[in-house]
Amino acid sequence: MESLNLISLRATSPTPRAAAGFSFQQSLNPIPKNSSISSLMPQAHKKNQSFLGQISFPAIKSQQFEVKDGSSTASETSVPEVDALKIKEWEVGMYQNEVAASQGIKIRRRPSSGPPQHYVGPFEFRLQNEGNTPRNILEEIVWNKDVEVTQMKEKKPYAVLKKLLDKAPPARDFIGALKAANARTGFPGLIAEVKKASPSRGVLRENFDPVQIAKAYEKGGAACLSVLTDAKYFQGGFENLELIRNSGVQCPLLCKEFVIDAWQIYYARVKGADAILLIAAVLPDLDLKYMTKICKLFGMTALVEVHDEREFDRVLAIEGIELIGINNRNLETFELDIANTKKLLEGERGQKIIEKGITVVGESGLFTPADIAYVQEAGVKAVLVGESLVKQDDPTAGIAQLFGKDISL
Ligand SMILES: O=P(O)(O)OC[C@@H](O)[C@@H](O)c1c[nH]c2ccccc12
Repeated sequence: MESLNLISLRATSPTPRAAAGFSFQQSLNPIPKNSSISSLMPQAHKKNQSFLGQISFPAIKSQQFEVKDGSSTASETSVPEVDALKIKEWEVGMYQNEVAASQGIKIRRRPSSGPPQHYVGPFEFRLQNEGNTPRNILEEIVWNKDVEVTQMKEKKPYAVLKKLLDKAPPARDFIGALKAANARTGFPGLIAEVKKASPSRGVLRENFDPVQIAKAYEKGGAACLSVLTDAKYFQGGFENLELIRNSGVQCPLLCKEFVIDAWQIYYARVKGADAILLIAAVLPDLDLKYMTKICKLFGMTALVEVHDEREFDRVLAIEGIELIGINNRNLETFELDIANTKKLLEGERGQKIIEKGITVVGESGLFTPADIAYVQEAGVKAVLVGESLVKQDDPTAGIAQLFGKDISL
């Protein structure tokens, strides 16, 4: 199929960075793999490092110029071609950040190269600075994801995934299931979330059996399920997605990830996802357009998440987006306010949603029948609920409590 080939080819080079044919990991990496930023920092610079954890950012590793006795000497990797690549890579990185910033995106895709190592006597210091310190939790997650995806891609390149794609069972109709549930119950279609923990709420459920929870949700009348696949911050995993998909659960599955690279969509599909989350606070328009096209090609649904008016307007201007989530939680500050759904759907934007036939999902912070009624009144046809359900000993009963009614078949 010709169109598939075209997209597949582009998918191997979704960004100018990748198109240049190199990666940070491959081209610049002389610091030992397990080093972390904090271990390279002197005590005095360790304040404000709570986000940093044990991560080791490749972009920071790229700083390998040694400055001794005031004269600059290149380290072993600084052969001319590598230097040229470093400069190119830096330029491309800056360009990407500029494009994103022009669209109001504050999240930087990866750390920019801050000042290099410093040598004071026999000691080597890495200074923490604006360029290598995440400004908030979402940015930290994205930087980690960039490193994680680079490593995963090496293990399972596109060529391997493409073969597995052919064997994957076809994707299920995510929006169709939400609409059918809405028509059947008169309530917004429920996407029930299989989530063990989150950075804002900590561990939500100790004895966490993803398949048992998924089955309980389905029994309680959930239209679709959302499965957290991020391991580091949400204690989730792709194995949960796969286990649920193979357990006989019929509900379509949303892969709840921090997507920064088209490769993750291929991987999610291989693991059984029917839909995937794309976060407008992270992805510039071009990525959103390109990634929603890949989803369509795979028969998957993209749930495009927004949090404020600017993101909403960007997404409304992109053709072909059918499912938009309004997150009541600000992922940069954790602030939660269910009035956000109402605020964003008021006036012209709500009108546009109706004209375009877009389905809107109210996301986060929904705990009571009054909350459900409130967002339904605001115009959503679906809701995404995690904490209030996953915390219940019996998630099936939790759904009936949330809606104030048994919504199972
Ligand atoms: O647990 P809650 O408050 O019901 O929220 C569920 C879901 O909306 C939330 O997990 C979520 C919405 N968007 C996200 C993006 C990434 C991670 C998590 C999320």
